[in-house]
Parts: sequence; C-alpha cells; structure tokens
Amino acid sequence: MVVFSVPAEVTVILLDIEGTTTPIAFVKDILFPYIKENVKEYLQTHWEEEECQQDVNLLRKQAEEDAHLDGAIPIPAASGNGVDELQQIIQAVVDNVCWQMSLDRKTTALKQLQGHMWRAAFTAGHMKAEFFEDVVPAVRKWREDGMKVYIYSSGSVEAQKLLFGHSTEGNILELFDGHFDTKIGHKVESESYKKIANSIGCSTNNILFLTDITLEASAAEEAGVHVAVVVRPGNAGLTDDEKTSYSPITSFSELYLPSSA
Ligand SMILES: CSCCC(=O)C(=O)COP(=O)(O)O
Ligand SMILES: [Mg+2]
Repeated sequence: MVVFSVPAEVTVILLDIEGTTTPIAFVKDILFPYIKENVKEYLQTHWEEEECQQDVNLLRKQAEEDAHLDGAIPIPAASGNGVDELQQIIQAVVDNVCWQMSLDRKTTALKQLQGHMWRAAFTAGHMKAEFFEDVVPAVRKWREDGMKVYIYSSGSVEAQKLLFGHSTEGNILELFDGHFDTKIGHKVESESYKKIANSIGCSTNNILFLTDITLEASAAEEAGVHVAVVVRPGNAGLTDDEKTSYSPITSFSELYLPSSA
C-alpha cells in the first residue's frame, strides 16, 4: 500500500526521532522522567567535572537569554561563598532544567545535559530505546537500495548515538550515515536544512525529511527539501488543512522508492 512515491532525485533520507522513529511515550514516560528524577543527584555527583561545568555554563548562558520569558529561572554564578551557595546554585540549575522541560524546550543547553545524563542509564542497560516496528526493516531496505540515511533530532548527537546504540533491536548505529542536532540550527528554521545539505554534500532537493511536526516540515520545504509527515500512535493529530498540504504516512513501509523497483 504505497502512499508516497519518493521523487527520483532523492538520495538521502533524513529522519526525526520523537514521533517518527520512536513513540512519543518513550520520550515522555521514560527519557524525560529520568532527567527530572535524577538531575539533582547527577549535578551533586558530577559538579566538579569539566563536562558538568560546561553543561552548567551553557545553561547559565541560555538562562540569560531567557530572562525576559515568563517564569524564567536565572542561574547565579558562584562567588566562592561555601557549601550553602553551591547548593543554591545546584537548586537553581535543577529548577531551570525542570522549567525548560515543562515547556518541552529544545535548547542546545538542555539537550546537552540530558544527553550526558542518559549515558549512564543506557550504558548500564537500565534503558533501551524503542522504535516503531517498521523502522529498522525500512532503513535496512533503503540502504540496500543505495539511499544514505541521516538523523536530525533536537536530542543531542550524543543522545542520538546512545539511543540507536542501545535499543530493543540492539546496536543499530551502523545503519546511519550521520547525525545532526540543534548545533546546526533549530528544526523549525529553513536555514538548518540548507546547512545539513551542505554538510552532507548534496542539494536540498536530494533530501527527503520524515517528521511528525508540520512546522519542521514547512521549514524543510522552504529550503527545497522533500517532506513526508509521519502520523504515529500517540502523536498529535493533523488538522484537515495539514492533511491536505502534506503527505501523511503512518508507516515507513508506505514509501515507494523508484530505485527499489
Ligand atoms: C535522542 S532524542 C531524545 C528525545 C529528545 O530529547 C527530543 O527532543 C526529541 O526531539 P525530536 O526532534 O526527535 O522530535
Ligand atoms: Mg519529532
């Protein structure tokens, strides 16, 4: 049951994660609660480490940019005033992280810390990433048909590699030619897709982007990228207008590649 014929000029498939390869429930019920439940202890344990200090500095910079936003939580710099001050700063970081997460913000600062925190849970085998059942067979088939397959998610590249390296399907990292995150730009900005094409070494019209978010789809389209919007169980539904404007698919098996004929 083919519902989307992939244009012949497409040589690269670019995949979103949450709501596209992976159920939103896995992110909202497993990945995000892990952060909220463990962030304070993580900061207390790793505070002196260079990586943790870099994460905190990036969060502090983000907090300064966010100062004008309703409910924004500043992160004070240390003045060297002892244990009480340190605990206050840690609490401010915790509150800032929880505030950002309550708004499902996709800032590089938040995503970088989350990626570092998930490392322990994935590598210890406490968490295994989940994919919709059509995902892995389709990606294998696309690669056999000569497609390159990349990931573009708001989750940090480090987090993406943890996810695909520790999944219910095992380590499937080898299926991907590369990864992009918000360091290249935000997913709702068309410039990001031009930069991705440039980095891959192709034209934007050689790329097909699969995502569940129509704002991301329209930004990609504006850059000349082909898009198909993915509708999965647990995703927000599309409006009638969105159903008409985009090409909704419910499974990767609904894509038809001319090269596979
Ligand atoms: C390694 S992805 C973790 C999920 C996440 O943090 C996220 O923000 C997912 O966003 P996406 O761009 O994949 O929809
Ligand atoms: Mg998504």
